[in-house]
Amino acid sequence: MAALAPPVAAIRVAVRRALTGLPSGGVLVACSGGADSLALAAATVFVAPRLGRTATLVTVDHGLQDGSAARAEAVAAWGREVGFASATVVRVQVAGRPGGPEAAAREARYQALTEVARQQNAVAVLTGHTRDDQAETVLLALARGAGPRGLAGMPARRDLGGVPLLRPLLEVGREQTRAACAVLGLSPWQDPHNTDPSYARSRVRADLLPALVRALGPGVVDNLARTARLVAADNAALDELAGAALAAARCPDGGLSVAALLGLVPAVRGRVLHVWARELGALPGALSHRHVAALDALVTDWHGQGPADLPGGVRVLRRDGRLTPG
Ligand SMILES: Nc1ncnc2c1ncn2[C@@H]1O[C@H](COP(=O)(O)OP(=O)(O)OP(=O)(O)O)[C@@H](O)[C@H]1O
Repeated sequence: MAALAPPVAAIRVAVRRALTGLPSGGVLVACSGGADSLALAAATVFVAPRLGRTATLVTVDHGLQDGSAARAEAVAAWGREVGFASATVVRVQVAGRPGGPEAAAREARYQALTEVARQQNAVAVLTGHTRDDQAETVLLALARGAGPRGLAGMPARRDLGGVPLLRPLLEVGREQTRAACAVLGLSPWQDPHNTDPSYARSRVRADLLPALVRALGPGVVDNLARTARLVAADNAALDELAGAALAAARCPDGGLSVAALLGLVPAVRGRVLHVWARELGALPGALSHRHVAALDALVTDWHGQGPADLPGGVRVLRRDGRLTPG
């Protein structure tokens, strides 16, 4: 028997690892038809049945490009041909959603993935984000001055409307997904967005990362992904401390005790205030470092100033030794 090509083997190992330990049930692969998710899909349809699971595929048609419907149909037809228990096309409406076109498409896509996963009772949704996507995410976060939450990049697992979203290829290089597709005779779709220089991510992919590799060596991508993992681990620890600190600072009326907040180190206090602001209804996407700093000033630098205004119409003021919504 011919030896299995290393990239195909590496991707199957990564998928097997991600599926091991999930509760019993089927898994849903989100496949755009690009090399990353095509390689992921090919590995999943091989591995899942061997672990006693069904695998299904979904491809989202954003309707933003000529021929997108035909491309989506071709991806679904391929999925059925290679043995997915079902392969579905979901057409989403991107226009009219808030934010830029990229954010609106992402939001519509994740909503569609959640709905399909729920309908199918899937125990996980799998996406094809790679180590290179992670390195790009870290660089973009660094460049915009993000804190640890941004520098932690994309988690290998997160919640998607009650269903786990898994990224099994986060430690697999993009060159491996390309190579696996070539070995398997698959022709990936090239998303024109990925090379469109009007997107910052495309410029990082085309210019910045290759320049870093030239300047600092081939280990850069791996190193950036490692930074994300290390920061994510520290983040998780800080989040846990902040959870306990928030519980301890709560007053019976839902406010927070200033004395308790003053006893916290700034990194934990900032997180407590961030989580609490979200609980009060401050819009997560718009809640920035500046808003948390304004809340922090009510605690550490208070000289009778008025309320802090948070996005989403939430106001917080200091009264009788407490921060309270008002
Ligand atoms: N139209 C789509 N339909 C289904 N899943 C999608 C779609 N677009 C993206 N995804 C999922 O999200 C992941 C990340 O997509 P994104 O476009 O950000 O990255 P990418 O590196 O271009 O991935 P790919 O090569 O798989 O297209 C994909 O690997 C895939 O799992």
